[in-house]
Amino acid sequence: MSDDPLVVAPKVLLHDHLDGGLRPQTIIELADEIGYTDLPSTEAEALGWWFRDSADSGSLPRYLETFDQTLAVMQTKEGLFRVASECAQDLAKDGVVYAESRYAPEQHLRQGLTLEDVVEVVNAGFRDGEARAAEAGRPIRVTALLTAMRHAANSREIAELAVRYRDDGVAGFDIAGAEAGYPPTRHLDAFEFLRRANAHFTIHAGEAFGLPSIWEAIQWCGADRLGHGVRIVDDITIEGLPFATWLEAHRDNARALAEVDLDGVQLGRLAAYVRDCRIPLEMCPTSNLQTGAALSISLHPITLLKRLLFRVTLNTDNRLMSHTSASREATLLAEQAEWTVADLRWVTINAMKSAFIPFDQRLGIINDIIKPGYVPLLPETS
Ligand SMILES: O=c1[nH]cnc2c1ncn2[C@@H]1O[C@H](CO)[C@@H](O)[C@H]1O
Ligand SMILES: [Zn+2]
Repeated sequence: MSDDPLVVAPKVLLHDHLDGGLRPQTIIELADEIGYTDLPSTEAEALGWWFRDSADSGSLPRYLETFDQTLAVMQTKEGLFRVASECAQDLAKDGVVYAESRYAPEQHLRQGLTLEDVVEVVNAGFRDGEARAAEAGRPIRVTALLTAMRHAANSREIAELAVRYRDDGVAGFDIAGAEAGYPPTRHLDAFEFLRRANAHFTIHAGEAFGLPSIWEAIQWCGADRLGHGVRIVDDITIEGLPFATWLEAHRDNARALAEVDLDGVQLGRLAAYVRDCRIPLEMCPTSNLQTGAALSISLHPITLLKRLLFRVTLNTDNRLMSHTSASREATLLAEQAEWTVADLRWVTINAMKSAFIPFDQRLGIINDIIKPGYVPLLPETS
């Protein structure tokens, strides 16, 4: 285990894609087993960098093309079980104590599996990974979020699947995929079904597209949380200037967001609503740099939103494509945006409060695992 203190710090992930977090070596071995020969490299380190570099394109649609390679080896029960088990183990090893891992069941049907097969085998993989992590002394709990793809037309069916498995490892629902041109209101039928079933869902919104997408996700669809939501800053002014204009003028000052006087910051009505209602933002800094949704770690809006006490959470999105981990995201913010261990504890508790499992279970993890886990790192909080 690394001795980086942030590996030891308990962490919570609400936004981590199962098909964006494979070990390169596993991709190579699974490809070999099924006879898949289109991998860009059969050497683990080179393959890892290929994902990182290809995803570093500045565009969300191009970032998403790299998933063709991971999905190719996630079409059999063996492949899905192994990937899910390793996901739980890798997160646990990095100090994650609770994770919601998302994937789109409809993308795993190419070799004859049914939607139910996919959900059940991924759940079995998570249980296996949890058991191995506990044996290794790093217990974790992993639940699934079922994603529907926003360009497709089967979101209602996936929403029904999520409700059918809600007492069996599935905590909620999501929509993902290219954002521009596919507003969340295309899937109102799914969201209305979920709300009538008292089920939870998040929506990727405000990543590649701005405020209209966030507004629709909250006010038309009723999302419990926002996937990314980083573009909420488009509804914030600093010293009378739109956020983006102000930031452009301060882009040479890496401390601009850590130091700006909050008295000069004003929220528009949508930003105020998001903050007033404590709507969780599932923020993923490194991923945003790759898709062009943010300039740098030091000038990522997450630091301003944290200082304004939005309900910020810190996530990985795709550990493989972004070459990252929960600890690494935290370390980057500590090194480049002046985040403290107290800030990491705060976003971790925010995330656990915002999880889709029952309230008493969330509270149990906060009180029994997260708070005690920070005592050695922050003795004054004991
Ligand atoms: O940051 C993102 N924005 C939108 N869609 C994404 C992102 N990361 C992954 N996916 C999409 O979600 C699917 C299910 O996990 C992935 O296959 C990918 O297409
Ligand atoms: Zn995502």
